Amino acid sequence: MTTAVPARTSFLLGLFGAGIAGSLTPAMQEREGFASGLNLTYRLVDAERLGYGADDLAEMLDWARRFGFDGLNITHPFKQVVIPLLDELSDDAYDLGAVNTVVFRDGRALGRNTDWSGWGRAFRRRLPDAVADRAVLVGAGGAGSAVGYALLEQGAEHVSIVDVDTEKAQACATRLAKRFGDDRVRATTDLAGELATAQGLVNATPTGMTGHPGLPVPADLVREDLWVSDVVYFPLETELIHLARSRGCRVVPGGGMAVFQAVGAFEYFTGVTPDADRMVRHFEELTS
Ligand SMILES: NC(=O)C1=CN([C@@H]2O[C@H](COP(=O)(O)OP(=O)(O)OC[C@H]3O[C@@H](n4cnc5c(N)ncnc54)[C@H](O)[C@@H]3O)[C@@H](O)[C@H]2O)C=CC1
Ligand SMILES: O=C1C[C@@](O)(C(=O)O)C[C@@H](O)[C@@H]1O
Repeated sequence: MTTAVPARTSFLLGLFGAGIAGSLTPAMQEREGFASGLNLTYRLVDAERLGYGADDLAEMLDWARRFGFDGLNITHPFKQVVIPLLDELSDDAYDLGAVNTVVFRDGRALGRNTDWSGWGRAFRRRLPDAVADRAVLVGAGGAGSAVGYALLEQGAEHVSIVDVDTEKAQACATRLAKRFGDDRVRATTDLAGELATAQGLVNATPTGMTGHPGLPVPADLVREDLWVSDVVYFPLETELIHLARSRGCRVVPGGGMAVFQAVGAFEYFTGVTPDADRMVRHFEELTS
Protein backbone atom coordinates (compact mmCIF):
# COMPACT_ATOMS: atom_id res chain seq x y z
CA MET A 1 0.00 0.00 0.00
CA THR A 2 1.35 3.45 -0.88
CA THR A 3 0.83 6.45 1.36
CA ALA A 4 0.07 9.76 -0.37
CA VAL A 5 2.64 12.45 0.40
CA PRO A 6 0.77 15.48 1.82
CA ALA A 7 1.16 18.71 -0.15
CA ARG A 8 3.68 21.15 1.32
CA THR A 9 2.09 23.83 3.48
CA SER A 10 5.09 25.37 5.22
CA PHE A 11 7.56 27.69 3.44
CA LEU A 12 10.57 29.74 4.52
CA LEU A 13 11.41 32.45 1.98
CA GLY A 14 13.46 35.63 1.85
CA LEU A 15 14.74 38.59 -0.13
CA PHE A 16 18.49 39.06 -0.62
CA GLY A 17 19.55 42.56 -1.62
CA ALA A 18 20.96 45.87 -0.46
CA GLY A 19 18.89 48.72 0.97
CA ILE A 20 15.66 46.69 1.00
CA ALA A 21 14.24 47.79 4.35
CA GLY A 22 11.20 49.45 2.70
CA SER A 23 10.28 46.44 0.55
CA LEU A 24 6.58 45.54 0.48
CA THR A 25 7.29 42.03 -0.80
CA PRO A 26 7.48 40.32 2.64
CA ALA A 27 4.04 41.68 3.57
CA MET A 28 2.55 40.69 0.21
CA GLN A 29 3.97 37.16 0.33
CA GLU A 30 3.10 36.47 3.95
CA ARG A 31 -0.46 37.80 3.67
CA GLU A 32 -1.10 35.78 0.52
CA GLY A 33 0.41 32.71 2.16
CA PHE A 34 -1.91 33.09 5.13
CA ALA A 35 -4.94 33.66 2.91
CA SER A 36 -4.03 30.54 0.90
CA GLY A 37 -3.82 28.39 4.02
CA LEU A 38 -0.03 28.17 3.99
CA ASN A 39 2.40 28.71 6.82
CA LEU A 40 4.67 31.09 4.89
CA THR A 41 7.44 33.14 6.47
CA TYR A 42 9.35 35.70 4.41
CA ARG A 43 12.51 37.34 5.77
CA LEU A 44 14.47 40.37 4.56
CA VAL A 45 18.20 39.73 4.38
CA ASP A 46 19.80 43.12 3.83
CA ALA A 47 23.35 42.59 2.58
CA GLU A 48 24.21 46.24 3.20
CA ARG A 49 23.37 45.96 6.89
CA LEU A 50 25.31 42.71 7.13
CA GLY A 51 28.30 44.27 5.37
CA TYR A 52 28.04 41.70 2.55
CA GLY A 53 28.78 42.37 -1.12
CA ALA A 54 28.66 40.44 -4.38
CA ASP A 55 31.65 38.29 -3.38
CA ASP A 56 29.72 36.99 -0.38
CA LEU A 57 26.67 35.83 -2.32
CA ALA A 58 27.82 32.22 -2.70
CA GLU A 59 28.18 31.98 1.07
CA MET A 60 24.79 33.65 1.63
CA LEU A 61 23.08 31.18 -0.71
CA ASP A 62 24.83 28.31 0.99
CA TRP A 63 23.58 29.26 4.43
CA ALA A 64 20.09 29.92 3.11
CA ARG A 65 19.99 26.33 1.90
CA ARG A 66 21.47 24.99 5.13
CA PHE A 67 18.98 26.93 7.24
CA GLY A 68 16.13 25.43 5.24
CA PHE A 69 15.02 28.29 3.00
CA ASP A 70 12.72 27.07 0.22
CA GLY A 71 13.30 30.06 -2.02
CA LEU A 72 14.59 33.59 -2.35
CA ASN A 73 13.90 36.74 -4.23
CA ILE A 74 17.09 38.37 -5.37
CA THR A 75 17.47 42.07 -5.99
CA HIS A 76 20.10 44.76 -6.52
CA PRO A 77 23.10 44.20 -6.58
CA PHE A 78 22.79 40.43 -7.02
CA LYS A 79 20.43 39.79 -9.96
CA GLN A 80 23.27 39.12 -12.41
CA VAL A 81 26.00 37.79 -10.15
CA VAL A 82 23.72 35.08 -8.80
CA ILE A 83 23.53 33.32 -12.17
CA PRO A 84 26.78 31.30 -12.08
CA LEU A 85 25.86 30.09 -8.59
CA LEU A 86 22.66 28.34 -9.74
CA ASP A 87 22.09 24.80 -10.99
CA GLU A 88 19.43 25.65 -13.55
CA LEU A 89 18.11 28.75 -15.30
CA SER A 90 14.79 29.28 -17.07
CA ASP A 91 15.09 30.38 -20.71
CA ASP A 92 13.71 33.85 -19.97
CA ALA A 93 16.18 34.44 -17.10
CA TYR A 94 18.99 33.24 -19.39
CA ASP A 95 17.91 35.58 -22.19
CA LEU A 96 17.64 38.51 -19.77
CA GLY A 97 20.83 37.68 -17.91
CA ALA A 98 19.00 38.37 -14.64
CA VAL A 99 17.35 36.34 -11.89
CA ASN A 100 15.00 37.68 -9.22
CA THR A 101 13.61 34.38 -7.97
CA VAL A 102 15.52 31.31 -6.79
CA VAL A 103 13.72 28.12 -5.83
CA PHE A 104 15.57 25.46 -3.83
CA ARG A 105 14.20 22.08 -4.81
CA ASP A 106 15.63 18.57 -4.39
CA GLY A 107 19.03 20.00 -3.50
CA ARG A 108 19.15 22.20 -6.60
CA ALA A 109 18.91 25.98 -6.99
CA LEU A 110 16.64 27.02 -9.87
CA GLY A 111 16.77 30.60 -11.25
CA ARG A 112 13.67 32.35 -12.57
CA ASN A 113 12.69 35.91 -13.53
CA THR A 114 9.30 37.35 -12.58
CA ASP A 115 10.22 41.01 -13.18
CA TRP A 116 9.45 40.84 -16.89
CA SER A 117 6.37 38.67 -16.47
CA GLY A 118 5.24 40.93 -13.61
CA TRP A 119 5.39 44.11 -15.67
CA GLY A 120 3.89 42.26 -18.63
CA ARG A 121 0.94 40.93 -16.70
CA ALA A 122 0.21 44.31 -15.09
CA PHE A 123 0.37 45.92 -18.54
CA ARG A 124 -1.96 43.33 -20.15
CA ARG A 125 -4.51 43.78 -17.39
CA ARG A 126 -4.71 47.51 -18.00
CA LEU A 127 -4.15 47.76 -21.75
CA PRO A 128 -4.80 44.40 -23.41
CA ASP A 129 -5.42 46.09 -26.76
CA ALA A 130 -1.96 47.75 -26.73
CA VAL A 131 0.30 44.69 -26.67
CA ALA A 132 1.19 44.94 -30.37
CA ASP A 133 1.99 48.66 -30.28
CA ARG A 134 5.28 50.40 -30.99
CA ALA A 135 6.85 51.65 -27.76
CA VAL A 136 9.71 53.82 -26.59
CA LEU A 137 11.51 52.60 -23.47
CA VAL A 138 13.54 55.13 -21.49
CA GLY A 139 16.09 53.50 -19.15
CA ALA A 140 18.05 50.38 -20.04
CA GLY A 141 19.06 49.05 -16.61
CA GLY A 142 17.59 46.00 -14.87
CA ALA A 143 13.99 47.21 -14.86
CA GLY A 144 14.25 48.51 -18.42
CA SER A 145 15.59 45.20 -19.73
CA ALA A 146 12.70 43.38 -18.05
CA VAL A 147 10.13 45.78 -19.53
CA GLY A 148 11.71 45.52 -23.00
CA TYR A 149 11.58 41.74 -22.76
CA ALA A 150 7.92 41.82 -21.71
CA LEU A 151 6.92 44.24 -24.48
CA LEU A 152 8.56 42.10 -27.16
CA GLU A 153 7.47 38.76 -25.71
CA GLN A 154 3.86 39.98 -25.61
CA GLY A 155 3.96 41.10 -29.25
CA ALA A 156 5.10 44.75 -29.47
CA GLU A 157 5.79 45.59 -33.08
CA HIS A 158 8.91 47.56 -32.16
CA VAL A 159 10.74 48.87 -29.08
CA SER A 160 13.17 51.82 -29.23
CA ILE A 161 15.50 52.10 -26.25
CA VAL A 162 16.87 55.41 -24.96
CA ASP A 163 19.35 55.80 -22.10
CA VAL A 164 21.63 58.68 -21.11
CA ASP A 165 24.29 55.96 -21.06
CA THR A 166 24.23 55.07 -24.76
CA GLU A 167 26.35 51.97 -24.22
CA LYS A 168 23.73 50.60 -21.84
CA ALA A 169 20.98 51.30 -24.37
CA GLN A 170 22.99 49.47 -27.03
CA ALA A 171 23.80 46.51 -24.77
CA CYS A 172 20.13 46.14 -23.83
CA ALA A 173 19.00 46.35 -27.47
CA THR A 174 21.62 43.81 -28.53
CA ARG A 175 20.54 41.35 -25.86
CA LEU A 176 16.86 41.71 -26.75
CA ALA A 177 17.58 41.53 -30.49
CA LYS A 178 19.31 38.20 -29.96
CA ARG A 179 16.05 36.81 -28.62
CA PHE A 180 13.48 38.75 -30.66
CA GLY A 181 15.29 39.83 -33.86
CA ASP A 182 16.97 43.11 -34.75
CA ASP A 183 14.04 44.31 -36.82
CA ARG A 184 11.98 44.70 -33.61
CA VAL A 185 14.33 46.55 -31.27
CA ARG A 186 16.99 49.25 -31.49
CA ALA A 187 18.91 51.69 -29.32
CA THR A 188 18.46 55.32 -30.25
CA THR A 189 19.26 58.84 -29.09
CA ASP A 190 16.37 60.38 -31.08
CA LEU A 191 13.69 60.33 -28.38
CA ALA A 192 11.38 62.84 -30.11
CA GLY A 193 11.67 61.14 -33.49
CA GLU A 194 10.95 57.67 -32.10
CA LEU A 195 8.03 58.88 -29.98
CA ALA A 196 6.46 60.52 -33.03
CA THR A 197 5.80 57.08 -34.55
CA ALA A 198 5.10 55.20 -31.28
CA GLN A 199 1.87 54.55 -29.40
CA GLY A 200 3.48 53.96 -25.99
CA LEU A 201 6.15 55.27 -23.63
CA VAL A 202 7.65 53.49 -20.62
CA ASN A 203 9.85 55.13 -18.01
CA ALA A 204 12.33 52.66 -16.51
CA THR A 205 14.71 55.26 -15.07
CA PRO A 206 14.69 56.29 -11.39
CA THR A 207 13.48 59.79 -12.38
CA GLY A 208 10.25 60.53 -10.54
CA MET A 209 11.15 58.45 -7.48
CA THR A 210 11.03 60.02 -4.07
CA GLY A 211 14.39 61.78 -3.87
CA HIS A 212 14.73 61.93 -7.71
CA PRO A 213 11.97 64.38 -8.69
CA GLY A 214 11.27 65.35 -12.27
CA LEU A 215 10.21 63.99 -15.63
CA PRO A 216 12.31 61.49 -17.59
CA VAL A 217 11.23 63.05 -20.91
CA PRO A 218 10.35 66.63 -21.94
CA ALA A 219 6.72 67.39 -21.04
CA ASP A 220 5.80 68.43 -24.59
CA LEU A 221 6.49 64.88 -25.86
CA VAL A 222 3.69 63.41 -23.73
CA ARG A 223 0.88 63.45 -26.30
CA GLU A 224 -2.69 62.66 -25.33
CA ASP A 225 -2.84 59.65 -27.66
CA LEU A 226 0.17 57.90 -26.09
CA TRP A 227 -0.21 55.28 -23.38
CA VAL A 228 2.32 55.89 -20.63
CA SER A 229 3.79 53.48 -18.09
CA ASP A 230 6.20 54.05 -15.22
CA VAL A 231 8.15 51.41 -13.29
CA VAL A 232 8.70 53.78 -10.38
CA TYR A 233 6.20 53.13 -7.59
CA PHE A 234 7.48 55.29 -4.73
CA PRO A 235 5.36 57.40 -5.19
CA LEU A 236 2.66 55.49 -7.07
CA GLU A 237 1.62 58.68 -8.85
CA THR A 238 4.90 59.90 -10.34
CA GLU A 239 5.19 63.27 -12.06
CA LEU A 240 5.11 61.43 -15.38
CA ILE A 241 1.94 59.47 -14.55
CA HIS A 242 0.34 62.62 -13.18
CA LEU A 243 1.14 64.63 -16.31
CA ALA A 244 0.03 61.79 -18.61
CA ARG A 245 -3.30 61.41 -16.79
CA SER A 246 -3.88 65.16 -16.92
CA ARG A 247 -3.39 65.04 -20.71
CA GLY A 248 -5.89 62.17 -21.06
CA CYS A 249 -3.32 59.43 -21.76
CA ARG A 250 -4.03 55.87 -20.66
CA VAL A 251 -1.56 54.99 -17.90
CA VAL A 252 0.05 51.94 -16.28
CA PRO A 253 1.71 53.00 -12.99
CA GLY A 254 4.62 51.09 -11.41
CA GLY A 255 2.63 49.41 -8.65
CA GLY A 256 1.44 46.71 -11.04
CA MET A 257 4.97 45.43 -11.66
CA ALA A 258 5.65 45.40 -7.92
CA VAL A 259 2.59 43.23 -7.24
CA PHE A 260 2.87 40.89 -10.18
CA GLN A 261 6.56 40.06 -9.66
CA ALA A 262 5.33 38.81 -6.27
CA VAL A 263 2.38 36.94 -7.82
CA GLY A 264 4.75 35.07 -10.15
CA ALA A 265 7.30 34.35 -7.42
CA PHE A 266 4.61 33.06 -5.03
CA GLU A 267 3.60 30.50 -7.61
CA TYR A 268 7.19 29.39 -8.24
CA PHE A 269 7.91 29.14 -4.51
CA THR A 270 4.80 27.28 -3.40
CA GLY A 271 3.33 25.65 -6.50
CA VAL A 272 0.04 27.30 -5.50
CA THR A 273 -1.65 29.82 -7.82
CA PRO A 274 -2.20 32.94 -5.70
CA ASP A 275 -5.29 35.11 -5.89
CA ALA A 276 -3.85 37.99 -7.93
CA ASP A 277 -6.81 40.31 -7.30
CA ARG A 278 -6.44 39.77 -3.55
CA MET A 279 -2.72 40.59 -3.81
CA VAL A 280 -3.51 43.77 -5.76
CA ARG A 281 -6.01 44.81 -3.06
CA HIS A 282 -3.48 44.12 -0.33
CA PHE A 283 -0.82 46.14 -2.16
CA GLU A 284 -3.30 49.02 -2.46
CA GLU A 285 -3.93 48.83 1.29
CA LEU A 286 -0.17 48.85 1.98
CA THR A 287 0.40 51.88 -0.21
CA SER A 288 -2.67 53.96 0.65
N1 LIG B 1 7.87 48.53 -10.03
C1 LIG B 1 8.76 47.62 -9.69
O1 LIG B 1 8.43 46.51 -9.26
C2 LIG B 1 10.21 47.89 -9.88
C3 LIG B 1 10.63 49.18 -10.00
N2 LIG B 1 11.95 49.46 -10.15
C4 LIG B 1 12.33 50.87 -10.27
O2 LIG B 1 12.90 51.06 -11.55
C5 LIG B 1 13.84 52.12 -11.51
C6 LIG B 1 15.08 51.73 -12.25
O3 LIG B 1 15.67 50.62 -11.59
P1 LIG B 1 16.88 49.80 -12.24
O4 LIG B 1 16.60 49.46 -13.66
O5 LIG B 1 17.19 48.73 -11.29
O6 LIG B 1 18.02 50.90 -12.21
P2 LIG B 1 19.36 50.93 -13.06
O7 LIG B 1 20.26 51.92 -12.40
O8 LIG B 1 19.84 49.54 -13.34
O9 LIG B 1 18.89 51.56 -14.48
C7 LIG B 1 18.41 52.86 -14.65
C8 LIG B 1 18.86 53.34 -16.04
O10 LIG B 1 18.26 54.60 -16.32
C9 LIG B 1 19.21 55.43 -16.98
N3 LIG B 1 18.75 56.81 -16.82
C10 LIG B 1 18.69 57.54 -15.67
N4 LIG B 1 18.12 58.74 -15.92
C11 LIG B 1 17.82 58.77 -17.24
C12 LIG B 1 17.19 59.72 -18.09
N5 LIG B 1 16.73 60.89 -17.61
N6 LIG B 1 17.04 59.42 -19.40
C13 LIG B 1 17.50 58.24 -19.89
N7 LIG B 1 18.08 57.29 -19.13
C14 LIG B 1 18.24 57.55 -17.83
C15 LIG B 1 20.52 55.08 -16.33
O11 LIG B 1 21.62 55.43 -17.17
C16 LIG B 1 20.37 53.56 -16.15
O12 LIG B 1 20.85 52.85 -17.26
C17 LIG B 1 14.05 52.43 -10.02
O13 LIG B 1 13.35 53.58 -9.71
C18 LIG B 1 13.44 51.25 -9.30
O14 LIG B 1 12.88 51.60 -8.08
C19 LIG B 1 12.89 48.48 -10.23
C20 LIG B 1 12.52 47.16 -10.12
C21 LIG B 1 11.16 46.76 -9.92
O1 LIG C 1 13.43 44.16 -7.79
C1 LIG C 1 12.48 43.69 -7.19
C2 LIG C 1 11.83 44.40 -6.09
C3 LIG C 1 11.96 43.58 -4.80
O2 LIG C 1 13.30 43.55 -4.42
C4 LIG C 1 11.16 44.27 -3.67
O3 LIG C 1 11.79 44.80 -2.79
O4 LIG C 1 9.95 44.25 -3.71
C5 LIG C 1 11.46 42.16 -4.99
C6 LIG C 1 12.15 41.47 -6.15
O5 LIG C 1 11.56 40.19 -6.37
C7 LIG C 1 12.00 42.30 -7.42
O6 LIG C 1 12.72 41.70 -8.46
